[in-house]
Amino acid sequence: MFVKAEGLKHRFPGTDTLFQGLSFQVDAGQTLAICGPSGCGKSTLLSILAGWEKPVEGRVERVDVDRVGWVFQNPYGVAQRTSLDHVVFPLLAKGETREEAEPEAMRALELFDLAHAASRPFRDLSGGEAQRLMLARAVCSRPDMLLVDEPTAQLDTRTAHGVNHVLGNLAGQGMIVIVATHDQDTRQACQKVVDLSDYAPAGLPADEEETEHEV
Ligand SMILES: Nc1ncnc2c1ncn2[C@@H]1O[C@H](COP(=O)(O)OP(=O)(O)OP(=O)(O)O)[C@@H](O)[C@H]1O
Repeated sequence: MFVKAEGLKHRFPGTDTLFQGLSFQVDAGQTLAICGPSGCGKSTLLSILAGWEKPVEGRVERVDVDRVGWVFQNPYGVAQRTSLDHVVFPLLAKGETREEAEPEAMRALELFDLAHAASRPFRDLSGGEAQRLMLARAVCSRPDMLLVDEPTAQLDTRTAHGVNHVLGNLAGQGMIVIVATHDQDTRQACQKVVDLSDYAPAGLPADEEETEHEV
């Protein structure tokens, strides 16, 4: 299983080219951080990788990637439903009974340090808790490829550190994890890094070279 980008170039009608000549591959069990300044096209690249947006040039090949999970920048949920309800739902949708689903859902909540909020309604969660709930729910939907947009934007440093650690380890479960981020710690937690500044047509100076981190 892998996702491969070949010669991607994109711009929206009436905007400058965001990136060009972008090629990379992410295999099962790998994490990729997509970095670069605000507005450089990180979220757009996630949409292209998911197949929602068509690049103006180049192609994306997804091999054996059947289920794509998304965690958006803004958490969304059902106000009166509990955290546990939100995480159990994708398991029920797969045909599990509530009894079968709850232990796995609780493990996902624990993974993101949310066990204490399992019975709390979504409307009472803090912004950071709601963001982590979205990650826990995405994990329970067992995607082949998980796309995450700015997972630590609403978190304090300590909580962000914990989430980065979990994100870094998620790929160990065999999925492809791709994270758009400004956070240096998130970047460090990923095995591969694509810095979109390196692919901007104006040749914006990249502050760091593309690197690969061993886990
Ligand atoms: N559907 C669209 N039509 C026109 N322009 C768009 C569209 N979607 C995004 N853009 C523009 O493309 C650029 C890249 O947006 P994108 O959200 O991908 O950047 P980003 O790197 O994720 O930014 P941030 O870090 O601030 O979230 C922005 O200038 C944005 O306004």
